[in-house]
Amino acid sequence: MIPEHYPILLGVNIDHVATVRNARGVSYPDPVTAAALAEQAGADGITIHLREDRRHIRDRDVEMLADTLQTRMNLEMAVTDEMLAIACRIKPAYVCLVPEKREELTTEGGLDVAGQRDKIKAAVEQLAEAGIETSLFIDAQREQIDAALDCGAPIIEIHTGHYAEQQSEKTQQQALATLIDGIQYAHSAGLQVNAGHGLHYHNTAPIAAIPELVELNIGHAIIARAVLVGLDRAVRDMKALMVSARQQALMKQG
Ligand SMILES: CC(=O)[C@@H](O)[C@H](O)COP(=O)(O)O
Ligand SMILES: NCC(=O)COP(=O)(O)O
Repeated sequence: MIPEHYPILLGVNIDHVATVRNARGVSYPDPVTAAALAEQAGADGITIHLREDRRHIRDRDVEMLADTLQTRMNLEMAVTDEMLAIACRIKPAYVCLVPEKREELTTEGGLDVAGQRDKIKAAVEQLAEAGIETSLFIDAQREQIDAALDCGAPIIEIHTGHYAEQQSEKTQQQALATLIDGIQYAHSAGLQVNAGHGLHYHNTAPIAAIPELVELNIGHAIIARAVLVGLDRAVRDMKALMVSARQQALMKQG
């Protein structure tokens, strides 16, 4: 449920707390503790990506977070039978279906929904039967947005990685224009539109200013800053930045 009158929501992705833990094979830092701290600092939801190779978040984390989260879980996962079974048992508020490659450093692109409509539609239906709202992590392409609508997904998350990778002002503006086109197209078709990937403290404001966006999911940059200033401050800084960008955009709109 989206809180009314709230300008924009922040889902904090805590995957990389688990990355640090797993690097030493110990039990700390615990992503479950990180989730509680992020919630206290104003996170509107907690995002976790249970990768098939379990390189960061593990099954135990998902189980414990399901018991302890005070906000809502957004479970990112590949479209596989194993993951669908886990989601239907855990029943997170949201599942975000994402593409996965074993060898990738991080998610490299959006899910090809147009190329596998039947499979995605069946997954969306199975999750809906379990009471879970499905989001599809896609690039801002009309073909993919149309396919998401065909599959009956109520939510999409637009992949902002390409925008985040741009090195010049000019190409970043071009990437931003592509995102805005896709976001407005999806919103006018009735989808809830979220966004995320690669967003950090210096590139998030123009994204947060897009009025059709409901939520941003941000992980790596927040956890990286938390190492230096603490998680509470890192979450509060990001949320303040997003809210301020959105409020300024709404004031300009009149
Ligand atoms: C799907 C997505 O954009 C995030 O979950 C991101 O993938 C974080 O996890 P990784 O760093 O493992 O890619
Ligand atoms: N879906 C995007 C996400 O959860 C966070 O991605 P990142 O900020 O870790 O790149």
